[in-house]
Amino acid sequence: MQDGRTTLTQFIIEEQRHVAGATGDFTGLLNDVATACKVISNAVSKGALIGVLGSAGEENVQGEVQKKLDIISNDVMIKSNEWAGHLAGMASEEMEDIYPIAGTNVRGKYLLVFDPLDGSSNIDVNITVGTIFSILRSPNPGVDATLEDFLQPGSQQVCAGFALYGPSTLLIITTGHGVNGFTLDREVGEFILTHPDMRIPEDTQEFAINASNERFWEWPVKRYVDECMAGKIGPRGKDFNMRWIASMVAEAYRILTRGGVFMYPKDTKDPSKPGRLRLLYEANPVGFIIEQAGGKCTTGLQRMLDVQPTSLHQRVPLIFGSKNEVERIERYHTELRSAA
Ligand SMILES: O=P(O)(O)OC[C@H]1O[C@](O)(COP(=O)(O)O)[C@@H](O)[C@@H]1O
Ligand SMILES: [Mg+2]
Ligand SMILES: [Mg+2]
Repeated sequence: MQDGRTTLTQFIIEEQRHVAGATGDFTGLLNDVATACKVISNAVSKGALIGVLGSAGEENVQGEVQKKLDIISNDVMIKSNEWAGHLAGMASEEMEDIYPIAGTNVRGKYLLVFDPLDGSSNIDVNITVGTIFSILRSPNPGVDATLEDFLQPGSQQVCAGFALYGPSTLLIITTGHGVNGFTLDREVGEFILTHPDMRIPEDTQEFAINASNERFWEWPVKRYVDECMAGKIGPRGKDFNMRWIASMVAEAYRILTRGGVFMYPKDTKDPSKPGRLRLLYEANPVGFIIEQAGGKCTTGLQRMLDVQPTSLHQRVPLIFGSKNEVERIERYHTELRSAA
């Protein structure tokens, strides 16, 4: 910008200059995603003034009650991204099946997968929520995507990001060259680079978990949390602090900013579910960002980005954050497995 600040568009164009064979498609796609996030941010911040709070009275494919803003955000993501010819298909938490690029629109070379509004149980209580997205290459560019095209491990992501609708609206992205954060300047209408090259501290004294599930946890997680709770007089020899916002994007941002660990592990609450959070549009994009910022993301037993997806809405155990703590939790999992 003329005032010396760097906009998201400038940043991406500059990054893409070094990519051999870049056509401008990716820059266009990311611009459309950013535009959608601005529109969603506007709706979230107006809230009750425009009647968008509360439940829509329907359930999504996961059997969860949809909020009005879940549906609005989903529509905004689709409308912003379907027209320009960058995509071969989309998939979303709020849609049972993949969304082909319909009608006469040109099919492009990318796939877009998203959670249009994460943490949406927090909307009505005015706590930070966000939009998570993941961009993959279509194995069949130029034609409508199939379900199989989306079932790529997270290591194949071209880009991942999330927008955060809190006191400020932020956009955090990675294209595999570190993590950069942008803040929406509402007067100018642009995302401005404010958090270049974000790095997660390797150690932490803060963890986040829904402690009401304690009785369902497996032993490695119970051991880890017990040791944190024992503080200075326990085996860790230091006190820990606990947080639970119930909005993963907000927790991911806190961890990017000052370190920490987030856990939604496998538990025995509902044995039919291997975890609470979803692989393709929650765990993978967050995992890519966390790794690019020097942290780690795992199921407990496997690097998240190596998990081979088998279905669109697949759930996984999710543990991410400061490297040394996540490695410790992984160690507790493998120790248990080798003792079995
Ligand atoms: O209600 P719980 O069990 O604490 O779960 C909270 C988790 O569920 C989520 O809200 C799930 O995401 P959605 O709101 O997109 O369904 C996460 O953001 C959050 O970490
Ligand atoms: Mg979510
Ligand atoms: Mg959601």
